[in-house]
Amino acid sequence: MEFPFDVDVLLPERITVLDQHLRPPARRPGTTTPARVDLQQQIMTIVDELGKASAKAQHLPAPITSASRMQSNRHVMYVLKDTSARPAGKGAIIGFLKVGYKKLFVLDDREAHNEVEPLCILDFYIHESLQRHGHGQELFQYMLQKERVEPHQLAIDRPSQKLLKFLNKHYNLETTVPQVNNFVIFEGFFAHQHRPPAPSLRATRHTGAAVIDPAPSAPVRKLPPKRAEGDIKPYSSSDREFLKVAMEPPWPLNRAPRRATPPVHPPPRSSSLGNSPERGPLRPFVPEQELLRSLRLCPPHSTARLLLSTDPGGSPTQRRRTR
Ligand SMILES: CC(=O)SCCNC(=O)CCNC(=O)[C@H](O)C(C)(C)COP(=O)(O)OP(=O)(O)OC[C@H]1O[C@@H](n2cnc3c(N)ncnc32)[C@H](O)[C@@H]1OP(=O)(O)O
Repeated sequence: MEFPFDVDVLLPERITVLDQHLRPPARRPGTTTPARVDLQQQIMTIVDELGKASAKAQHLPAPITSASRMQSNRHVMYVLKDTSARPAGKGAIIGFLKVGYKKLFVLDDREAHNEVEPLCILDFYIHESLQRHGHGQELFQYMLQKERVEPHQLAIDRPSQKLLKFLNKHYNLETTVPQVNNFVIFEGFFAHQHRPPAPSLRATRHTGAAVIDPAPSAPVRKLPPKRAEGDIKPYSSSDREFLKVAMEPPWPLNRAPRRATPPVHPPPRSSSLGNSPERGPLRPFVPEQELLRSLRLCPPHSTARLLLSTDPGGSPTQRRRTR
């Protein structure tokens, strides 16, 4: 992915870590330094363009990664540069990985709710022309080392099929623990729950300050088992939640079907009931028959009468007999 400015000079390292400040990294000695504000603008352009490309690749209606969303969240973005592209022009970007700590309520294998704050994979994209060349793994591996976290300690926000395959191939992550939110966690998640750094550590984690993270303990906090789901959702909200607003049709079309419909391409040997590893509409549209049923509940409505008169279930007499 190329830009009208010199990416190679802007991002001297192969992998650049960006936090909410979107600060341009220190430049190599000897390079001329444009105004800092221009450099930050260039960083913001890169983040915005990567976010758009990722959304397109995942068929999302809007980017979940942008400069403004980075600035208003404590997320961290790992940006991978193409070091071989230098002779051809102004350098290029291969892709990015965005992570962040999130408070979640997750179910363990006994279906008890646990309040945790794991590191979450929020967005991940490698340019189409460079996928399956090992770049994704290079970026992921770098992130694991920097964040000092094991793959099974991560929570993944609505992983795509490609990402599920990626995790399976490189990290042997296969068996999921069924959840009721959009996050996917894998077997082993509860074995050694990673402890999020204290706020002061978070602030300095990526600024190069030498702060030693204390040894992780296992702070998976158990909650009373029968907590109402309404209490749980706000904490476990996916970063993709805001997309629902744009995509959701009005009532009664927004009613989720009572039975979970199997995904078109189920995740490989996954048991993630209630998860939504599939991309595409966040809530499927209700089938026509279910719509008719819900309209029958309010017979005085003229639309209901009109629709019922064309119900393929039979003539009005037959319907009356059935009732
Ligand atoms: C929480 C989220 O971010 S979900 C969104 C994840 N992002 C996307 O789906 C966007 C489109 N996909 C991509 O950008 C990339 O394919 C990524 C980020 C998922 C993986 O990056 P890559 O550089 O392709 O991964 P890398 O080369 O290290 O590993 C390749 C493995 O990933 C998986 N993979 C990558 N692309 C595909 C694909 N098109 N179909 C199936 N599996 C794939 C496979 O396991 C593959 O191994 P294989 O080639 O032996 O089958």
